[in-house]
Amino acid sequence: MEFSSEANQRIARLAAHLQPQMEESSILRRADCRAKGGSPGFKVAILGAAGGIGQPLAMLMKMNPLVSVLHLYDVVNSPGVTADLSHMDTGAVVRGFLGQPQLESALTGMDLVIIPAGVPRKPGMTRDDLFNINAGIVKTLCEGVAKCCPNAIVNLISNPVNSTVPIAAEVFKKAGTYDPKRLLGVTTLDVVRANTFVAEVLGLDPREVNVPVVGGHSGVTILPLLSQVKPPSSFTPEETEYLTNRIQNGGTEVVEAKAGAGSATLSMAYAAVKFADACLRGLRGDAGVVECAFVASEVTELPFFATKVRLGRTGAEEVYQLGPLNEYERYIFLSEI
Ligand SMILES: NC(=O)C1=CN([C@@H]2O[C@H](COP(=O)(O)OP(=O)(O)OC[C@H]3O[C@@H](n4cnc5c(N)ncnc54)[C@H](O)[C@@H]3O)[C@@H](O)[C@H]2O)C=CC1
Ligand SMILES: O=C([O-])CC(=O)C(=O)O
Repeated sequence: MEFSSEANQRIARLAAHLQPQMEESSILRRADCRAKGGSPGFKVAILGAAGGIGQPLAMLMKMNPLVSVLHLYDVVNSPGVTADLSHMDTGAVVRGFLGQPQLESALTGMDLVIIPAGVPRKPGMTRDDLFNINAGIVKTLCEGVAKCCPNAIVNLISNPVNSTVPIAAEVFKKAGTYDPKRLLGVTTLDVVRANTFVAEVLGLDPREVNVPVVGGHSGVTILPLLSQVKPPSSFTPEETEYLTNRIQNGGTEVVEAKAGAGSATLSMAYAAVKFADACLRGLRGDAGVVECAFVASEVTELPFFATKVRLGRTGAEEVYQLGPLNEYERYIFLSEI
């Protein structure tokens, strides 16, 4: 059946009128359900939500039962991504925000802010080549966080993570809202890669393997601690060399395979969700939530360093020491990091 254009306009007006009311009442209904079930729903914003990482990340967060409200912010295409995801019959309510004037609305009231906004590498570039553009983007977005949700946990993905995290810290210090426990650089992809490559060498299921990866998120600063792999395993010098190089260069492997079409997006979205879910479980008060992250640290002389951290109600509540390193790891740690 065809509607007249007048009828179409009437339907559009009715929808515009009803949708916000339906949305608000559905949020309240879901919040009520969660309160009855004793499970809190968290409000999560993704900044850069229409990008290569942002879109699959938004989809996976829409599927996360700990999320009650999902705000998707970008400078392009966020309305389309939002409309698309809003049809998924999962619990989280999705709202879209487009461009700088809507940044504050996107951030107000958020518990967790995930930031994959920024440009990715092309073949031949290092992550540091992204600094000039991404530093400015991260600065603006973190100013918004400081103003609108100063108590939110921030998961920073934009590269170079080794530099964007210190920049975010300076923005928060300037605004008087800095809490080192709440600012976390996301290095989970290094751990995800390490688990996968180590499992291949050991002939195990990657889900059974856990490799701590410490240091930073760039080339030789990425240090997988193969001596601390779980389950306990030993490696020949050749295997150690192969695994360390492959884990350190995992990002470049994807950049080269994509041949100019960007860097890791799908595995990164998976890793970001793994990390965000751990942050939400920590916020909920679950015990023993431990992940590697790039945080303010006193473990070495460097002001920021990736190690295992325990995630709790206030963010990274405990930063773990490196633990015993073998000779190879000590050499890389002393010469490269
Ligand atoms: N921490 C990690 O392990 C990893 C980090 N990355 C980094 O993540 C970043 C994003 O990568 P992709 O999603 O592949 O890039 P992309 O170019 O596909 O998406 C980036 C998105 O950010 C948006 N954006 C740009 N300026 C913005 C602003 N001021 N406010 C809000 N949104 C803005 C763009 O419109 C775009 O939708 C890159 O810097 C990349 O190097 C990528 C993989 C792993
Ligand atoms: O290599 C890149 O540019 C993206 C990234 O950080 C990664 O995949 O680890």
